[in-house]
Amino acid sequence: MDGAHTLRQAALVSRVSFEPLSMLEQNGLTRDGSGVSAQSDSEFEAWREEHPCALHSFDQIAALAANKLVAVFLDYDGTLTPIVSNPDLALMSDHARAAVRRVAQLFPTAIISGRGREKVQQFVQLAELYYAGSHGMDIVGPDVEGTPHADLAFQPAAQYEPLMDAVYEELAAGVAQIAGSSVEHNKFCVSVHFRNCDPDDYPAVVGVVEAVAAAHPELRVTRGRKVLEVRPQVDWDKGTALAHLLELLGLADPDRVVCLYIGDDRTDEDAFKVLAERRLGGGILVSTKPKPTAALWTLRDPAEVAAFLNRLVAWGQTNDNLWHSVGSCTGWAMCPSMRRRSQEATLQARAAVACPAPAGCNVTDSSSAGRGAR
Ligand SMILES: O=P(O)(O)OC[C@H]1O[C@H](O[C@H]2O[C@H](CO)[C@@H](O)[C@H](O)[C@H]2O)[C@H](O)[C@@H](O)[C@@H]1O
Repeated sequence: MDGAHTLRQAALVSRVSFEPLSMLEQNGLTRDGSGVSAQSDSEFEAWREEHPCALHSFDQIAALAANKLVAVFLDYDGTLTPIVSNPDLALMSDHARAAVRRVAQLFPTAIISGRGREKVQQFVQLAELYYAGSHGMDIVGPDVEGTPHADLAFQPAAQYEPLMDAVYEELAAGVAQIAGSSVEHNKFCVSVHFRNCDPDDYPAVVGVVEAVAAAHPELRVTRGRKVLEVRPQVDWDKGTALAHLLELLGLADPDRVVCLYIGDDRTDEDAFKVLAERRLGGGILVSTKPKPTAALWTLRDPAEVAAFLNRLVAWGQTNDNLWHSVGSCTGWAMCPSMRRRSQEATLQARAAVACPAPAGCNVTDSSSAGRGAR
């Protein structure tokens, strides 16, 4: 595919919002799916001056969060699991799962992924989380007493489900002859993977995706890590999904809440921007390479993400002030961590009344469980 043809295609298919590969190359960028060229250590260090390591900056983050409620939003692939060549084998380690479970016991915690929601739930296996699959187009709340919280369920692109089934078939047929390619149905979006293709075949994959997108004006295409993601032309992405959950749960007030969003991909930038615009905490980009980002901080890989989450847990367990803003959160009753905190607060308040002299006082009143203290 020559450059002029690529530009004509881009103009013709103006809703295709990713840069064609040949355009990336014209701009001196690489084919490794990251969209950035090889960088030296010194360039990486210079970039990290602007986007410091979240572990090294932990005290600064803790200072921002003092006397506020912390909310945690996590991407899945590349953030909680390392990138692997077979998407079906991107399994979460027990260590990472334990870290997320501990975080969710203390703070409202959500996963926002490009994956289909049910698939990411199967990978993560934690019922106490909020999940937003299909880049936020399929939202559910945590289980309440064993049942998914129906009030939170939201699918802004529900009417496109039959179209996405058809598009999946068209894309699968289109790339069937391209060795190494694969197509993944993520319910309200379809991923076309080229990680395992010969780089000479990348343009052929792009061509198939462009042709299918051109045939359906209701579609747009975004780009992730060696993947093209075909989705409905709706004004909804990880950023709007994040904003939706923050509003729904009463977590949108920067005076009371610090929100941390950890992600590794271009699509996570929409969420980083929401936090930056609202000055509501900040994004943490997972990357070993310098790249333009709206995130405030960085981590190198999923191992550092797990270390950061464990640090957050250790801090949360010793921080007495966090729960004061719980009463202001309209969605607090739906959130397991909030319910637990309010139960603890009730116990502490009762203990203080029943036993004003704390020495030797060991109140274990389980009768208040579930009542909450607002
Ligand atoms: O939003 P995310 O949770 O990061 O999902 C984005 C895409 O992630 C997956 O693909 C990526 O990870 C795969 C497994 O490590 C890797 O093989 C692939 O090259 C990456 O692009 C997932 O398979 C896609 O469907 C998601 O759209």
